[in-house]
Amino acid sequence: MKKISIKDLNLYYRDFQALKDISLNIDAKKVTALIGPSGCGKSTFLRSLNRMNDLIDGVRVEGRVELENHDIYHKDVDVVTLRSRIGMVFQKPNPFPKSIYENVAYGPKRHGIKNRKQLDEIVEKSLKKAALWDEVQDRLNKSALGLSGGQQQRLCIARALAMEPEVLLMDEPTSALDPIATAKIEELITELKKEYTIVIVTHSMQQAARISDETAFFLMGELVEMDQTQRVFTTPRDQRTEDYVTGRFG
Ligand SMILES: Nc1ncnc2c1ncn2[C@@H]1O[C@H](COP(=O)(O)OP(=O)(O)OP(=O)(O)O)[C@@H](O)[C@H]1O
Repeated sequence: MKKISIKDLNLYYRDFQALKDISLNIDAKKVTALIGPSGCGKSTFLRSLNRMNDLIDGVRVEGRVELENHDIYHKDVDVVTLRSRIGMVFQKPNPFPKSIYENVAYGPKRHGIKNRKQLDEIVEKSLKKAALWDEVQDRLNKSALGLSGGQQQRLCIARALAMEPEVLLMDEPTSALDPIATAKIEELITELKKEYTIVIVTHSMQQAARISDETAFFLMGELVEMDQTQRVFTTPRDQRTEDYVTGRFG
């Protein structure tokens, strides 16, 4: 089942065209990996899926991005609601300089939930889903900045999950982490896809091969090909994809 459908998407940073005529579908409850060399437009594309690019001056978007058949760029769309349905996790863990509890409760509170018991439940459930609860349940009121990098990244995932999103966008979520913390996040992603649709930008071909169901290969703002991950890595249709996945590129 398709969750997000992108049709003829063009994106410009003023005069520079960063995305060229991108059309693809993102399946529900699957992991879709975006790969390609630096500067090919992966992050730009990812940000276009929840309108994070709106925050950048001089951006112009053409084409359509549909979440369950509704155009997310339609003028009546409430961007705050959209971003709660399509959450995001960034490259560097970026917890707020607040307690672990407050980091997770922040979004729900801003959405008007005030009841302490309800917030407690959301915090516990989100931390459990992010595989962090066991490590932090005794220190919920301590600063999030005291956690390790990997724990901070799982906290950021918990913070996104607290909003009960349908889709999680992840922009190189493990690039700042060591191999053990990376493995934990990868394991978590595999668990989360039972419930969520996940789109992940990664520089690691091994990571894409390990955790994704579908892979999209970008080059200079274009989508070269997209297919089942195994297919992209073993029998790509385009020579440029083959050169990239075999490491012969550039
Ligand atoms: N805010 C911006 N203003 C102008 N140009 C930008 C902006 N952000 C990105 N670009 C340009 O758009 C192109 C795509 O950048 P983007 O960050 O999406 O690529 P990427 O594939 O994610 O790269 P990386 O793997 O290095 O993160 C690049 O040429 C980049 O310089």
